[in-house]
Amino acid sequence: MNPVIEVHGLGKAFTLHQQHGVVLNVLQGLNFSVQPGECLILHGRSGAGKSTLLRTLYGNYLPAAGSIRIQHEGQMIEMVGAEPRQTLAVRRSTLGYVSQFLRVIPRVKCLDVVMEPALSRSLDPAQAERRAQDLLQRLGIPDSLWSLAPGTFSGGEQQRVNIARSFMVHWPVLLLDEPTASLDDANRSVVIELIAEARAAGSALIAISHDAATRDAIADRYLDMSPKELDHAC
Ligand SMILES: Nc1ncnc2c1ncn2[C@@H]1O[C@H](COP(=O)(O)OP(=O)(O)OP(=O)(O)O)[C@@H](O)[C@H]1O
Repeated sequence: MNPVIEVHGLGKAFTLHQQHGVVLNVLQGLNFSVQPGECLILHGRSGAGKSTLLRTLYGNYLPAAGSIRIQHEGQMIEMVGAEPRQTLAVRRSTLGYVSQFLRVIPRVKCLDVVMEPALSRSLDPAQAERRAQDLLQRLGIPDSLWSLAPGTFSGGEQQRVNIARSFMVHWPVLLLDEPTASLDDANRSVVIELIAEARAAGSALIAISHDAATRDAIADRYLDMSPKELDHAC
């Protein structure tokens, strides 16, 4: 099977202009690839660059060196230096990102927030609504909240609404940044189930999780990001 994401020689440095121009070389010479249905866990101590790598893969940071190729609509696309329009197209249908935090949009009700990724792909609204309701139910969001805007929800409720939204549609490549952080056991199990369903549907996953039980449940391979072994997956 061909990989859906291939990373070669990836490097990222931060220059701290307001702190005497100190340069932090956070990522250096990273190489890895991930196949459909596979889950790669980013592993390394705090500060090793795990979040920086996810943000670089998503296109939030421009790398200093290297290549990130993603299979989008049947073609491998180079993401480093891609036009913003291209990056947005890849993000719309190929590359998903699950963070712990919901970007709250004022006055948009919870059910619409969750359905939006499906509607933006022009999927059937009735099916999208059923899927959104099912996800919210599984993640323990009471139906009394579905027609309210999530701005006033608790932190944990917002996190679960965000997870429901993230798993609303199929993503060929899905980046997960601590998806189960601060969830209780029941909700953590639901997220692990959703991750397993995404893998069974062929998503390639790249994840950070500080929770050993979650890592054990979802990992196929680990990318060791400790400084001495920056350049290979094990
Ligand atoms: N926007 C930024 N500007 C400057 N330095 C940054 C920036 N983002 C991250 N860094 C630095 O890069 C290094 C890696 O940070 P990163 O958040 O990627 O680590 P991490 O492995 O995800 O850590 P943790 O497990 O603690 O979340 C840290 O030393 C951090 O200070």
